[in-house]
Amino acid sequence: MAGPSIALIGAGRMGAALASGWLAGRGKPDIRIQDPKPSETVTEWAGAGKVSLNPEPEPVDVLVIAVKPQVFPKMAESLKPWIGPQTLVLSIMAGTRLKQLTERLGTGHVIRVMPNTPGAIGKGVSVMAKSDIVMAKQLEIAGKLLKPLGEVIGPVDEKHMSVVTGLSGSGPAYVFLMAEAMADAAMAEGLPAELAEQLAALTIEGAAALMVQSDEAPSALRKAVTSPGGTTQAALDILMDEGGMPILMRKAIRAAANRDRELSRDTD
Ligand SMILES: NC(=O)C1=CN([C@@H]2O[C@H](COP(=O)(O)OP(=O)(O)OC[C@H]3O[C@@H](n4cnc5c(N)ncnc54)[C@H](O)[C@@H]3O)[C@@H](O)[C@H]2O)C=CC1
Ligand SMILES: O=C(O)[C@@H]1CCC=N1
Repeated sequence: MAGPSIALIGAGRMGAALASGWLAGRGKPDIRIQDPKPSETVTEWAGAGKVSLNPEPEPVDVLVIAVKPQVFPKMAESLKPWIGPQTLVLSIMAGTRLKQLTERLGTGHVIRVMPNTPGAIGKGVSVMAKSDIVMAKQLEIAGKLLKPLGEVIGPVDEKHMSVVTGLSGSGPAYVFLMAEAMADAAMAEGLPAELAEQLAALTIEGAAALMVQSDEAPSALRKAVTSPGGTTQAALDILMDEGGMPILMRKAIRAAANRDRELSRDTD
């Protein structure tokens, strides 16, 4: 059976990650991409006949919106020709609520998704929230489209989506910052740059893999590294001090969630 026809609006970092997952699957998916500034990869896909680029809009089975949230209100009206009575709309935009999607697009068949960039290598996590009238079959279609990016979670209550965005949506950036900071600190202590960067990245990769595979909580794994009176304890005394990492992370995730809420207000 042929897969759903999909229109992808915006094929930047996240949109292209989704499309590459669909292209890697079996069959010949019907993917139409609308993007005024397509990347080289997207242009190559179009040249090879894998996707159609900037075709005339017509109602599709699934419309995936992956433009920046600030762009959406200005272009929402122009998306209506892609939407028929049965079209499922999947939005990955931060800070754009189900109600806003419904009102601006004139359909209640909307699912809001928060993916993250490790999805580009199938190691991401996508969290879904849906409007009331979305049917089980449509949720299943959304799940299948998100699966190439990694884990799919939900539907969760939409009220959680701002914090989800601050945690798993933005979260990879916090981990990359940690890698940068660890390597920079080691360089400042005299380690050669290449070795410092390699060790920081491999340490984060190994710790993440151990955490995922282990039955133990992250706090237990942390304690297993920490010999009383040893080197780790000396470092954690700094990181967990008043104003240290736990409180900084609390402030950071709150700021990200609040920004998501602010973006929602801007879309009203
Ligand atoms: N980058 C990330 O880590 C994540 C991003 N998101 C969401 O994904 C969305 C896209 O983000 P990125 O891919 O990072 O941005 P991006 O800037 O890489 O991609 C946006 C794409 O939209 C295209 N575009 C601009 N105006 C357009 C229009 N009128 N019609 C069609 N396409 C248009 C641009 O040419 C660009 O290719 C945002 O809403 C963001 O909140 C969600 C989760 C994670
Ligand atoms: O920074 C942003 O607004 C988007 C949403 C989550 C990750 N990137």
